Amino acid sequence: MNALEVHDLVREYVVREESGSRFRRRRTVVRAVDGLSLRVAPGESVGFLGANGAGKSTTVKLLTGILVPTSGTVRTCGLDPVARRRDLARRIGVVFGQRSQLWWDLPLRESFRLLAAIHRLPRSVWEPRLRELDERLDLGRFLATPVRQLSLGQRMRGEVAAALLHSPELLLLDEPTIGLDVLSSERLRRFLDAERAERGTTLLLTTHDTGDVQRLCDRVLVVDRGRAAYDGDLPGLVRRVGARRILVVDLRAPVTPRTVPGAELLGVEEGGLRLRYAFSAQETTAAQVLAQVAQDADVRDLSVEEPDIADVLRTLYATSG
Ligand SMILES: Nc1ncnc2c1ncn2[C@@H]1O[C@H](COP(=O)(O)OP(=O)(O)OP(=O)(O)O)[C@@H](O)[C@H]1O
Repeated sequence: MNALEVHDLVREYVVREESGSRFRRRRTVVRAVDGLSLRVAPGESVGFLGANGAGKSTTVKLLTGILVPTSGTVRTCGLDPVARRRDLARRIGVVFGQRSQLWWDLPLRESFRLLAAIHRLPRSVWEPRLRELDERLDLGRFLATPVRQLSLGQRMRGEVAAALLHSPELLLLDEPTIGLDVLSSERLRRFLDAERAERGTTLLLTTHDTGDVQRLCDRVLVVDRGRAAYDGDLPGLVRRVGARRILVVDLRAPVTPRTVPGAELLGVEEGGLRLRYAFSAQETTAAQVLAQVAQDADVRDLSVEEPDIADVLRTLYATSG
């Protein structure tokens, strides 16, 4: 059984607009999801990408049973999410960055008690689980703080812990690291990665952040105007649009950088100890660029930066018409 299975999904919104005349309102139909099909296997981690208005939030709402499809079928953890919304709630966790599932005026700890009651979790189950989540997400310092007083980073850790208290098999995350600083994002990503590795949790996350995709997703699904525009891995997407990746090479001693075929030297930083080369995956590979650089430099470390997702999506949309 797939964690998610969607066939020919369509969801329309009817929008009524003033048409000028006082008594007439124009009725327009917006097709937010337009024949989308997808499958996510248990344990996969999928980045669900698309520009603003592409249909991501609508799809996630259909997957969780908040919205009813206009046509097509959805199975989430094998269940029809509209008919079996209660059963599904026990098996999935959802984090919508903008909408909190925590009780605003109560200390964070109370939200966990309430959620445990809603999910009918025995104390012997939820207390050790909360201790584990507390250790990993370092919630202890602010468990007694009312949610409204938490910083964004603290609240997001609380939201993720709340979504995972009942150990769901599928976690849906909407922009989990938006607005977080580099350290907080990294900590959250490390946690999600570990959770997935240990429990085999399936992840579907919408994001505009390349770092989220690089660190968390083994697959990306791109939607464009409610349809699937790409399904594969991130390097494949980058190759498809011909975007340039960046190889960052740290050296033990400065050298005069050499010209590397197929790559452009973007900059020399840190007193000559760091070189940045942009290269197109259609022309060369990170290994070939590195091999060239290493001919006359002593390489200490390296990393590859993927291009910005917004740029990649713009190019993909432009080329797919
Ligand atoms: N409640 C609604 N009523 C009418 N139209 C809507 C409604 N919600 C979304 N839409 C429209 O449906 C389309 C898809 O919107 P959706 O919010 O699913 O996109 P999204 O990919 O999640 O965008 P974002 O990245 O901005 O959150 C857009 O054209 C949007 O204007």
